[in-house]
Amino acid sequence: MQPSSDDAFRRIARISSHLRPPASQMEEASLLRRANCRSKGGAHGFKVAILGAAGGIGQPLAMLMKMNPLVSVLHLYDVVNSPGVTADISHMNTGAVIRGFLGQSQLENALTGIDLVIIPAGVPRKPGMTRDDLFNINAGIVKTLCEGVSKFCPMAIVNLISNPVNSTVPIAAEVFKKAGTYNPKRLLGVTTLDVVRANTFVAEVLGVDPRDVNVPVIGGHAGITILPLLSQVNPSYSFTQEEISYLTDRIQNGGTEVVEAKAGAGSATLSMAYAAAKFADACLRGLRGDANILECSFVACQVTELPFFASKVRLGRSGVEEVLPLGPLNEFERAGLEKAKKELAISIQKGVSFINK
Ligand SMILES: NC(=O)c1ccc[n+]([C@@H]2O[C@H](COP(=O)([O-])OP(=O)(O)OC[C@H]3O[C@@H](n4cnc5c(N)ncnc54)[C@H](O)[C@@H]3O)[C@@H](O)[C@H]2O)c1
Ligand SMILES: O=C(O)C[C@H](O)C(=O)O
Repeated sequence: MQPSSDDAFRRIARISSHLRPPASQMEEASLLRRANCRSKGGAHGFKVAILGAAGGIGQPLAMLMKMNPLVSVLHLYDVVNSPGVTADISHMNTGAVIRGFLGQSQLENALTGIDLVIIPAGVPRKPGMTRDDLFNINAGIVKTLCEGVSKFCPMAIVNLISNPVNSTVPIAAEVFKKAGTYNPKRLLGVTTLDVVRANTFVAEVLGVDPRDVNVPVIGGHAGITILPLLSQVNPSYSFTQEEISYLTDRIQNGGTEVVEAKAGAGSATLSMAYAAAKFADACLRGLRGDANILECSFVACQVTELPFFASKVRLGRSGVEEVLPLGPLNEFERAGLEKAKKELAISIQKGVSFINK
């Protein structure tokens, strides 16, 4: 005789009653709350906060920072959706302890005790827009968040990603000056994606591994202000005029290439998260005291007559320890530099005036 489905059900019920813990034990298990767990976390390593952590960049960046062994505590702050992102990332079995924060009222807790603040908060471009078209919305967001930094973690290193970087970095500097917490060594505009793209595109042209190429990219982070120095590629290669104009144009318009391909669904997020994680890791290694950490970044400096410029910087325990000079430029690069400086001067002034209006 075939066993009935009732028989099968009874058999399963019998087995599961053996497996089920006694009622008293179940009550004990439900009494164990996460707050009572023995792990306290954060004993070694750095405390990092991401502001805008639920966004297109914020989410993959949070994942990459959770994988970074130098990070002991990771705070994920946003004005929407941060609890879900936090719950998700918190299940990764890597060392960093994750805490989520939602909305302005939790900004203080998100920032208190933090060593490195990464800011990708703000709106991205749609096709047809310039980065400067984001100014009206993003300037206010960056101002508010930087006011929080100056109140709750004034000694933290700040990595600013929100566009237009050529204006948001000057905005942040003015906010910190007003609060009396400004230290130019601790404010870094993130231009790593330009270097990442330059390395990729140059390697493609040369037919070599992109990991073996390092292209300095100076100036700023918008169109003609992005100035790849192909004459200083390491290791040294020579390029035809045709290759130089193709590469310069592709590197300067890499962001627009992605914005157009995404067709209204935002701008670079995954390559940007990769670049931001790479840059943040360099900052953390600098904070740890590692020697010879060199990255390009948009910082306050005197390498040109402008108050801010992207150049190669040496990172260390205090943030930017040295801004390296631009080095020898060829005629093509000198012409590009002059054009870049004109546009940069306007963008920098726009940021400064936003705070001092
Ligand atoms: N520096 C660079 O190389 C680079 C590269 C790519 C994108 N970006 C810029 O990064 C920014 C973010 O891009 P995205 O694609 O992640 O955008 P997104 O819209 O996907 O995410 C932005 C996030 O910021 C949050 N946010 C908005 N206001 C906030 C506030 N006051 N406090 C905290 N969070 C807030 C939003 O809720 C959202 O989750 C844009 O301005 C974009 O142009 C810069
Ligand atoms: O292009 C954009 O608007 C986003 C970012 O600045 C980029 O370079 O990808």
